[in-house]
Amino acid sequence: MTQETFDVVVIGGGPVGENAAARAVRGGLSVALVEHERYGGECSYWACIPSKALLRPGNALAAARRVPGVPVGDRLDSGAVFRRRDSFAAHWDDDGQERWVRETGIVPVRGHGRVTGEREVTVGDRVLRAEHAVVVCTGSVARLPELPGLADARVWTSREATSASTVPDRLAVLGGGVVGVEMAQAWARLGSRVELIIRGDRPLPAFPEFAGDAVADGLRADGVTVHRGADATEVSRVDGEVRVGLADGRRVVADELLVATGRRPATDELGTETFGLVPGDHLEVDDSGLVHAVPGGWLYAAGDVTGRAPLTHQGKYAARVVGDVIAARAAGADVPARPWTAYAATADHHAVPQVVFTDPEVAAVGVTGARRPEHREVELDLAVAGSALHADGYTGRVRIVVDGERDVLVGATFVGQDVAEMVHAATVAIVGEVPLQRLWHAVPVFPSMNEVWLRLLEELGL
Ligand SMILES: Cc1cc2nc3c(=O)[nH]c(=O)nc-3n(C[C@H](O)[C@H](O)[C@H](O)COP(=O)(O)OP(=O)(O)OC[C@H]3O[C@@H](n4cnc5c(N)ncnc54)[C@H](O)[C@@H]3O)c2cc1C
Ligand SMILES: NC(=O)c1ccc[n+]([C@@H]2O[C@H](COP(=O)([O-])OP(=O)(O)OC[C@H]3O[C@@H](n4cnc5c(N)ncnc54)[C@H](O)[C@@H]3O)[C@@H](O)[C@H]2O)c1
Repeated sequence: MTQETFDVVVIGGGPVGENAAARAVRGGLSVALVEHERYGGECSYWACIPSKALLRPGNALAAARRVPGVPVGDRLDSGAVFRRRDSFAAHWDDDGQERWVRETGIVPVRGHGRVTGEREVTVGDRVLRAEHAVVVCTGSVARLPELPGLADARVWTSREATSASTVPDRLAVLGGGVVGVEMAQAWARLGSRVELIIRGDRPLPAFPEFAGDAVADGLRADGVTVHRGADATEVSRVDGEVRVGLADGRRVVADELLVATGRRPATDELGTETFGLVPGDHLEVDDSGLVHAVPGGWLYAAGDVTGRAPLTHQGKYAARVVGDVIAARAAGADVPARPWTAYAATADHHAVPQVVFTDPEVAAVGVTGARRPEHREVELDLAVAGSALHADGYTGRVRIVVDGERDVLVGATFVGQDVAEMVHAATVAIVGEVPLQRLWHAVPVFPSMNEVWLRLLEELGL
């Protein structure tokens, strides 16, 4: 066993761990970053980046078809799509990421990290002592339901769905969350016959109903069959085919089955049970990223492993907070997690933006509907000069939620082609608590889709 000492040891070199480490280095600390697979994490190789690279060509083709005069072919070139995706996933080679880690002044440590004592992480035969803090950024892994036959059916998880280079003739997708709808559409547009199996009436149950309905319509327009109210009861693979039995007797048969039923935190091989934490549970943190269940104020966590807002941008935000907090506390400063300071991930409670990159897109931030008596919803079709020019037959819808007592925006949901870029304005308005009377003076450009803001404020009586 060798012993090494750092100010901070970060376990997990995904986007969140990388940012926590970089921020602590910026604060003058020495940092080791432990990674057992690839620097860059899930996001770079099997999640955000490759999934968006698979979706973008289909969205571009559909957009071009909606504007007469643009010469377009009738189908995607799947080989070219895969090559571009492979390049965005750096051909699943993390040399470039490791180079960035070194150049940032972080010490990369390859191997599986386990917390083996207070301020101590063991990686193989190396014991890493952390003078100030250990930060857990181990992310999450796919959660598979306990269905008879599933374990032996060689199913796809999001990893295969984002990295495969052969288009299956028939693809079944179980689960209508974000992964389910994005991958159903990406593969349908690449040429698969896709059947989406969802439990409820519509996909995307975490979003307003009009969003789930619009995305379901978009999927159907691409030839996807949506099995609603469908409860999968068993799975089997026979003669190369995968079969999914549903509770009502229906059966879905495909060449591949993507199981997209959510994720669980990567805490089961972490050693934190020594401190009374339950392997497999999220690491609960306060707004500064501190894990209070472990005494001594040395264990922090950020990103998917905390269960707060399982999105890359929000995890990186939490990572910046954790890095700054640790650096400040190491310098002897007293930094309570006061809201809206650099030492608190306050936005997690008010303004988490998310985009579902389907066609139509869904872009949302803050509350998705009225939750309190003082909340007021306004909902309109996204039908302005900008949207009409953007695409023939443009259909979209927007809902905003305002707090009528404070007269500020608290939530917005946009649905329609290319609405992703519209959500940041809403995020700024919510975080800045911009009074609606002042928002009135933020004049949207004509002719752009943002003109819908004017219509929404007019609905509110401005
Ligand atoms: C298909 C898909 C698409 C997505 N698309 C988007 C999107 O478009 N936008 C978005 O914001 N979010 C998206 N997400 C979510 C996003 O991928 C996660 O929120 C993000 O990856 C979380 O980052 P993280 O660093 O917390 O975890 P991860 O990216 O999971 O990284 C954790 C790292 O820790 C390492 N690790 C784990 N345990 C140990 C250990 N004990 N020792 C050493 N290393 C360890 C892992 O190997 C990994 O590299 C998507 C998710 C999926 C599944
Ligand atoms: N564009 C993006 O920002 C993006 C894209 C993909 C994933 N992500 C993130 O990654 C995480 C994981 O995504 P996900 O789609 O796997 O999870 P999710 O939690 O969003 O959706 C899982 C869905 O599966 C359903 N489900 C669960 N068990 C089921 C079962 N036995 N049968 C049928 N349906 C079942 C759930 O009701 C839910 O609708 C999410 O938190 C998401 O925010 C983000």
